[in-house]
Amino acid sequence: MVVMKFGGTSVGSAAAMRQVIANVAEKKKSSAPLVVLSACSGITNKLIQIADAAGSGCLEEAQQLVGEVRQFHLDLIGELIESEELQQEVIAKIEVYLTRLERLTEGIEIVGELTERSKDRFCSFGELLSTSVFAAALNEAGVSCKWIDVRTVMITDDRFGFARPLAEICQKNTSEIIKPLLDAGTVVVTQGYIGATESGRTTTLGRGGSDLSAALFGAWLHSESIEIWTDVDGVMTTDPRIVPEAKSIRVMTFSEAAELAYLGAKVLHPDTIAPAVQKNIPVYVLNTWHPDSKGTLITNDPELLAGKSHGGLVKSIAVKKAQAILNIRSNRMFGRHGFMSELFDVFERFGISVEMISTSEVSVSLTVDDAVVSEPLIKALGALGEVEIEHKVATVSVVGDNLRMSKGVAGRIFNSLRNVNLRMISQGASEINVGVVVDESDVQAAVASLHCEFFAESQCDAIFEKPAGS
Ligand SMILES: Nc1ncnc2c1ncn2[C@@H]1O[C@H](COP(=O)(O)OP(=O)(O)O)[C@@H](O)[C@H]1O
Ligand SMILES: N[C@@H](CC(=O)OP(=O)(O)O)C(=O)O
Repeated sequence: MVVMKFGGTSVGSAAAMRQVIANVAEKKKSSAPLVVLSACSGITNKLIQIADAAGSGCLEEAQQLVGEVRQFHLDLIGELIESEELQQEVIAKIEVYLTRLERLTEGIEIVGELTERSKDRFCSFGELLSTSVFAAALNEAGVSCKWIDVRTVMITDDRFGFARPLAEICQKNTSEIIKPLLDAGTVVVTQGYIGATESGRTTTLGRGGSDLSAALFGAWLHSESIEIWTDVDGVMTTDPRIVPEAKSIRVMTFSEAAELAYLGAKVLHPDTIAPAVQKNIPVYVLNTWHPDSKGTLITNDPELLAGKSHGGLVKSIAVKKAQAILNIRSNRMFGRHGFMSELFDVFERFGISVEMISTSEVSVSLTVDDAVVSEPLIKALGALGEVEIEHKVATVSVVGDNLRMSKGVAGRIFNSLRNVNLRMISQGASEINVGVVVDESDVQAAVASLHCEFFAESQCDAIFEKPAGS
């Protein structure tokens, strides 16, 4: 059995949903898959806008946005479902969710306070709506399926906005609720990204979390593979939106994929890999629009990784925008122990994760998400030394398992970046990445130069594939 996850871009229009239906129907010829869907592209952002507008008292704006969410899904139903009866049935189903969304919007406006818990409730409607429409369309297309509210299976802790599953309960629920249906040949359609606490409060796994849902289900079902279907030909040598000549990577290791995801490659959620590694399940990243192209296989199987298909010094270049550099300078650091622990204590207290770090005798530079830089944080760091902030920077990281054994890579990286102003340099402890920090305005130039250096036609044609249709 296989888990197929389709992202927001794969269910963002009637045409995309039709393509997904075709891909699921094809898969069903061999065995019934578990289909995990995200919200339609742009809807989660809109739900967050609705929540923010309601929380800040702008009820009219919030209601107008709810109207847009309603219209979007009604249009989808109109385009996808022909039978009048089925149309009415699915409209009635989504109206239940839309009415709850309206009530929630009004309630939040009245109390004038938006908590993480209510934000998760807002966000959950995206996946509930997309899967309701999709399941009806799939049934109409003759692929009989069962829609499941994932909140009856994915039971999580109560860290709203970043919930994690209670594995034993989820494993049991998956075996009792989902597995028998799949074994009987019924396609199961459910939501990624969302879950519920034991007491039934809706939670989310964090933005982009549908990949993680799919990987967890893959592990709980001991599936043959986990398929992440998206809008590009697998994991590529860099984000094709930055370098259109980027090539598809055929095979990569779990550690390379995890590192790339953590360092910003949006194509995979950073936590996707762990459940797959635990159960040694191969992960495929595939293009919804080109189901016959190979995409990327992520595995640790030495046979599949052997030979030139896994060669190449650098595997991919990841970019993380919207970062900030914090420079903390203090003479107290000189020859004194305990400074670093005091410094990290501040980040611990604020619940902020530090991305890159480089130190000297008297200063520490580190990067964090620009969005988490706040007055109280700067004040707390200010107690340790003089603080300087550089906003709107990006980390650019070169990743590949073979970097570990290679000489001269740093020279090639810095030579190709000689015309770019480097704000920071760092090598990951895993030794499979080297990262630099640049101004956001220099990202294009930096990534294009690095891509040219490491993926010029002649050196990588045998290892990487041009995306289908190019
Ligand atoms: N190394 C990379 N390989 C492939 N895509 C990447 C990479 N880095 C960033 N991306 C971006 O990730 C996007 C897919 O992620 P996302 O938009 O979250 O898709 P989905 O809606 O399927 O979840 C691609 O369109 C691409 O622009
Ligand atoms: N809809 C959620 C979850 C998700 O994983 O979406 P996507 O697969 O489109 O990245 C989000 O936008 O964060």
